[in-house]
Amino acid sequence: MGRGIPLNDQDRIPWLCNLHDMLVRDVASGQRVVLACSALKKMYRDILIRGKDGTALKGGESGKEEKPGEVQLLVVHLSGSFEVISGRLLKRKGHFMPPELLQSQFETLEPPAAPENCIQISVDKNVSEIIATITETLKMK
Ligand SMILES: Nc1ncnc2c1ncn2[C@@H]1O[C@H](COP(=O)(O)OP(=O)(O)O)[C@@H](O)[C@H]1O
Ligand SMILES: O=C(O)[C@H](O)[C@@H](O)[C@H](O)[C@H](O)COP(=O)(O)O
Repeated sequence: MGRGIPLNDQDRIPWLCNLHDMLVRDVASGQRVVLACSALKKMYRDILIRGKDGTALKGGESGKEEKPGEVQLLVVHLSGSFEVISGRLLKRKGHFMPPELLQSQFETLEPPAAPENCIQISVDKNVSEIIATITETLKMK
């Protein structure tokens, strides 16, 4: 990414599997976990929930009924326009991802939608508002 080349499925899948393993481990030890993660495709989010071997399983709402090896996940899609996000990336210093990669990220994005267990919040809101919405949603679940 530092050289301006977007990642592909082969690059991302082992990383997403590691994240799934970490979620399973932390949830097993009784923790509630926040994972800030660019999981652009539905298949990537399925890996976070079930690991690589579980992604072929069909049926059931993601995150609603936990099975062994699965984690219950509320996906919070922080959505925004290309212009707003691009403007923020151009101001961001010291990050490996160049703003030029944003276009490929928008092209790859599969916005989460039902039956995924998900909500969408605009990044136009401030951070306190975003956190309040997430906290309220979790209380209702
Ligand atoms: N709700 C927000 N309001 C204003 N600026 C934000 C908001 N969320 C993120 N930013 C800014 O946008 C930039 C990218 O956000 P960041 O959290 O680094 O994104 P990512 O999770 O994709 O790494 C950062 O400079 C951050 O301060
Ligand atoms: O803050 C950002 O600019 C992005 O989140 C960036 O860090 C990138 O999205 C991740 O490194 C994951 O890479 P992919 O989105 O290509 O999977």
